[in-house]
Amino acid sequence: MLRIENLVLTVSDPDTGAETEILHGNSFSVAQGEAVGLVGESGSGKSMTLKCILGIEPGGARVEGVVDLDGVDLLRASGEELRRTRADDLALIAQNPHGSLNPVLPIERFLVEGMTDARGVPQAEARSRAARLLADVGITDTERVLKSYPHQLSGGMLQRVVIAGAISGDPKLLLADEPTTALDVTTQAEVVAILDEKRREHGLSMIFVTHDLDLAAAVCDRLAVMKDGEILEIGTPEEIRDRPQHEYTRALMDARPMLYPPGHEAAAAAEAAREASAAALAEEAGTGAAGGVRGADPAQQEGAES
Ligand SMILES: Nc1ncnc2c1ncn2[C@@H]1O[C@H](COP(=O)(O)OP(=O)(O)OP(=O)(O)O)[C@@H](O)[C@H]1O
Repeated sequence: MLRIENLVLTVSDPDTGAETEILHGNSFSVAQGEAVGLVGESGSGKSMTLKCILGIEPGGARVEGVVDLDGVDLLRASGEELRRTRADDLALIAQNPHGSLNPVLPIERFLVEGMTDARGVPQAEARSRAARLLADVGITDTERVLKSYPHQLSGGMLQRVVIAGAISGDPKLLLADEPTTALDVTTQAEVVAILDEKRREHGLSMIFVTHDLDLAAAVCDRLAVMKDGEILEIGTPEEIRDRPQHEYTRALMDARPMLYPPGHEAAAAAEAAREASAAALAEEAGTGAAGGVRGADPAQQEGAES
């Protein structure tokens, strides 16, 4: 489905012209319906990899290699083919949902225009489809949310809206870039569970970028461990956990509990988020629905910014 070969990204300093290689010839693939996690510490090149796929790398940068999405080479395709493939087949769920939504337009416009403009769905049908999409991502008071502006809704609610918008386009590949790090811990678990459920339900492929090895292991079929612009190893979560091939991967796992000093509240919060994600995912797997998730956070249903 997606095949990336020898991806090299070189940026140049606008003042001096000095070139720096950011990604050093990475290769990986994502199969139909598969979720691949890009995991690594800050600056390892996870976001830049997504930017190369989306064609939004920094100005003046040079991208080399192959980025092939179902036979379309995104680095060499013509203007129209490239525009259509990126618009129809790719959907980004970024860290901050505010960046994906226009602050002066109600949610309704975001969802409805995505369908009427891009795919010619009639207005009335797009409106009722938008309401169904919101219900589908666990929002109960859909009419109020459709009429709300982004600043009137919580981050968790907005990220659900962005997920609904991404799914409405029926893309081939979801690109999720730390989609829950801007949310509070309880909400993180629910949003990850919704994303995981919807992705599987629609058979979508996904690249999931995160610092959190455990979170990636919970939602991905395979993990690619990145460091300093290089993919060190790729494997199933079990392979990475039980038989890490690289010293860095081992260190990443060993260091995890030591990221915060014992007793630090961030350590407890991170642990709580992981446990809540695992519980929400386990419940989803058990029931085949996100019913538990839906009812789990009344504050989110109110949509109040806390
Ligand atoms: N606009 C830019 N121009 C030049 N270099 C950049 C630019 N943005 C990021 N970089 C560099 O590219 C490298 C990879 O950054 P990237 O944002 O992909 O890392 P990341 O793994 O996503 O980190 P984080 O988890 O903090 O987002 C880093 O060394 C970073 O300094």
